[in-house]
Amino acid sequence: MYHLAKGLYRLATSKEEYSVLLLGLDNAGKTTFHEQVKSIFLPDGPPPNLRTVPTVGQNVSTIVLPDMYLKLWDVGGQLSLRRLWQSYYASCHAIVFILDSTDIGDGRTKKHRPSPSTSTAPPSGRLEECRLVLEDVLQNSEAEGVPLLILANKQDREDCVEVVRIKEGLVKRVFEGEKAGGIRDSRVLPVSALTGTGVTEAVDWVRSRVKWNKESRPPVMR
Ligand SMILES: Nc1nc2c(ncn2[C@@H]2O[C@H](COP(=O)(O)OP(=O)(O)OP(=O)(O)O)[C@@H](O)[C@H]2O)c(=O)[nH]1
Ligand SMILES: [Mg+2]
Repeated sequence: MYHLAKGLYRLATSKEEYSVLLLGLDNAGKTTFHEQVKSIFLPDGPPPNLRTVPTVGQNVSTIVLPDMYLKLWDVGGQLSLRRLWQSYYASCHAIVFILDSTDIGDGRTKKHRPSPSTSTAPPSGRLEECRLVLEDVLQNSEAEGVPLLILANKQDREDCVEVVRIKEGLVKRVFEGEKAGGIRDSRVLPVSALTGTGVTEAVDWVRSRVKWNKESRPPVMR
């Protein structure tokens, strides 16, 4: 009887927990985004630490939403650390890929840019690196079908590339290519992790998509 009552109590009080993996090149703004999410959704916590340092290892936190816990995994984006990402794929329920919209040239990949003689476009910044890294994530079989949110970060800066350009020049190309890795829910949103603009919308999107995908990737009960 005790065990039954205990079981019922746990069932009534437990919540689904989903893991969200924050990925992107170094300096993209993952830790800043993580800090803003915590400050918005954990209001009793300390103020956000927006003076970040490059992440070596991981920062983890769990935010409480009305219908779930969202566990955020913020990992380092430096080249030497990216090989560690794959160890998180099997247990994540969504991937948030953050890119620096001020470090991708005009937002178009080489193939889609006019030839240098006719173009006044700036060099492509880290766009090609971003494309290769994103393709690599999507190609990994352990990340198959995981909802993907791409955040065009640093939209507060005047030199940022607009989200529509990023969609056309980078995201569409990745998804149309052979390396897209099958069907998945995806979206591109503009954000400023520094000011917090767009951060709530990003969390809302993740919240709804992990629920839709819960039969493929069931949550952990906590
Ligand atoms: N203007 C502006 N700067 C930002 C924004 N987001 C992050 N930054 C700055 O970009 C730099 C890198 O931010 P981080 O959040 O540490 O980047 P990261 O992706 O965690 O980097 P790694 O841990 O090395 O992978 C910091 O100087 C941030 O203040 C943004 O939305 N706007
Ligand atoms: Mg970081």
